Amino acid sequence: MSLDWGYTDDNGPSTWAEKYPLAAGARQSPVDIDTSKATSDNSLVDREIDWSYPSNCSYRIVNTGYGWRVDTYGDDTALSGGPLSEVYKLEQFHCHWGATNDEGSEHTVDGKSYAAELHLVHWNSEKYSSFKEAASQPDGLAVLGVFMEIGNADNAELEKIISLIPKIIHKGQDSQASFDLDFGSLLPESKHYWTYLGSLTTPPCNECVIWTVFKEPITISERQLEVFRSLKSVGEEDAIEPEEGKLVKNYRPPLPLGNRVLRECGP
Ligand SMILES: COc1ccc([C@H]2OC(=S)NC2=O)c(OC)c1
Ligand SMILES: [Zn+2]
Repeated sequence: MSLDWGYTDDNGPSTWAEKYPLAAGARQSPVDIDTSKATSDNSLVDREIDWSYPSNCSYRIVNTGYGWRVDTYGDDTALSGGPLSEVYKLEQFHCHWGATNDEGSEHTVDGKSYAAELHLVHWNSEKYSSFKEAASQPDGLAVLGVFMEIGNADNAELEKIISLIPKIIHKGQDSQASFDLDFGSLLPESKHYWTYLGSLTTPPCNECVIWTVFKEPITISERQLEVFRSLKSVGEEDAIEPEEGKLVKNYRPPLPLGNRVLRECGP
């Protein structure tokens, strides 16, 4: 069964606009963060970006066929300040990675890729009544992008997610994910970030995201990243060879920033 879209030569990012016209828009993500183009803005300093996530807000991990996704109860979560005019609630978080460690992030910084990129996806629950409605609005979603670089040690908080991957190897599988997660360990110590208006990075590529991309990466071990790459993009019932259908990469390369403003907050 051929996928509508994916990350192979036949259905990868360069083909998406054929079936998903928004993918050819002027407000697409990711982008290369050209630090020479970033402007400072005191309003970002005046309203420090702030978040609150109860450690028990995760409840399920799913193999979407494009990666893993942890679904969260948003009620007691909050993301505010910085580029945001309202309070946004956490809907889910997931990750993008590459086949080798020198690629995998979706955003790049002055052309540099990281090994992976974590996305924490929030929706504007002050203005809209559902995630679905928010995803059709220009200020509907707020995504925090966190770069991941290879470190010698395992990331203990990520290990709580990684330990569940063997239960969701095939597309469509899910598992309870009621772990206690210290989100502080999944976010960098520094609040230095870039922000710009962009889109979802997979089809239908709605242009509904206020992006915040942190400058400081967190670390993940090579072993942990290999576990991500063991996920399969096909269901258990799809009879394929053991090495076939592995999700070795699931990142979209950068799109032009065009005439969008790229703002920076931090030292
Ligand atoms: C329904 O929730 C989502 C969340 C994220 C995405 C993609 O956009 C970004 S950001 N990362 C992605 O994988 C999405 O695409 C349809 C839908
Ligand atoms: Zn993403």
